[in-house]
Amino acid sequence: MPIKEGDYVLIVGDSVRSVVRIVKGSRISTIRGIINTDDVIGREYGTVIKTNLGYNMALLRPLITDILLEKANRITQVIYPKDAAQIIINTGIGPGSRVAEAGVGSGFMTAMLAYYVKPNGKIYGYDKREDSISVARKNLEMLGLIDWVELRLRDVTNDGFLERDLDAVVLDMGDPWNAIPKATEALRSDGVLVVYVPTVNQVLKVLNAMNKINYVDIRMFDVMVREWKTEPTEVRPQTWINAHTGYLIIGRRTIMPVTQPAK
Ligand SMILES: C[S@@+](CC[C@H](N)C(=O)[O-])C[C@H]1O[C@@H](n2cnc3c(N)ncnc32)[C@H](O)[C@@H]1O
Repeated sequence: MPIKEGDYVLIVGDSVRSVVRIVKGSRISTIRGIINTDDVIGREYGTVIKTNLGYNMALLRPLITDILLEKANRITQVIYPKDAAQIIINTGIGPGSRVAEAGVGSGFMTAMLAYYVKPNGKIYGYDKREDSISVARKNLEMLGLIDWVELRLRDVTNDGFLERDLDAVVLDMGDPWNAIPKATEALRSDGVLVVYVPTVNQVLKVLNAMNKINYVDIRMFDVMVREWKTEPTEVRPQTWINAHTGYLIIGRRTIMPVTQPAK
């Protein structure tokens, strides 16, 4: 499909990697020169064009994470793709899944969840702050994912979730342990609970809350991704890495306690 006005394009070449939205009659400035958008419109993704300084740039279809990281607004800490990938794979969600999330924050996790449950699933995104709901809505609209999300202004700790029989609930909020009883009511009988917290102090409170209710198969981990330089003459780890984001605690709900005989 040829590139048209309003499309997002990922421009890649010689130290340039950037997402731009194509506006007719304008110029894209890079550190390797300028590209006229009129030379981009009508080209196929995958085309390589030259800047005015003679550098070759590839025109690519951006991934959802490219647009999120470069173009979405943030008013909170967000869940990054490395952690979102583990959440998605470990909840087993896919097209058709129904998932609740609190808090929505800037809508980063919401967007990644919505991308994987479409075309027939739904994400129910809760936040108690109106400004979070509003920023998340704009980000989801920009990404074309709003049709798969219901945003709800609601305090889940006090007022709970409106849905029942959900495949998964994701909690990323300051005190998620207090919301676990309400999240459990919203899950299907063997649904998956995911809690994301930045400190071990919080992990202990989450584990304590999960152990009080009927959760089994509880796992906890953090995710380290070590990016490497891939220059043909220099293949080695990048100098700077993000050493810590948060911990993931994942467990499965059961309908009754799984007690074992005393040892
Ligand atoms: C760190 S942000 C979530 C970021 C989000 N996961 C993302 O990737 O963009 C935490 C959010 O939780 C919301 N929050 C905290 N307590 C809440 C509660 N009891 N009910 C609903 N939302 C809550 C806050 O308002 C805040 O927007």
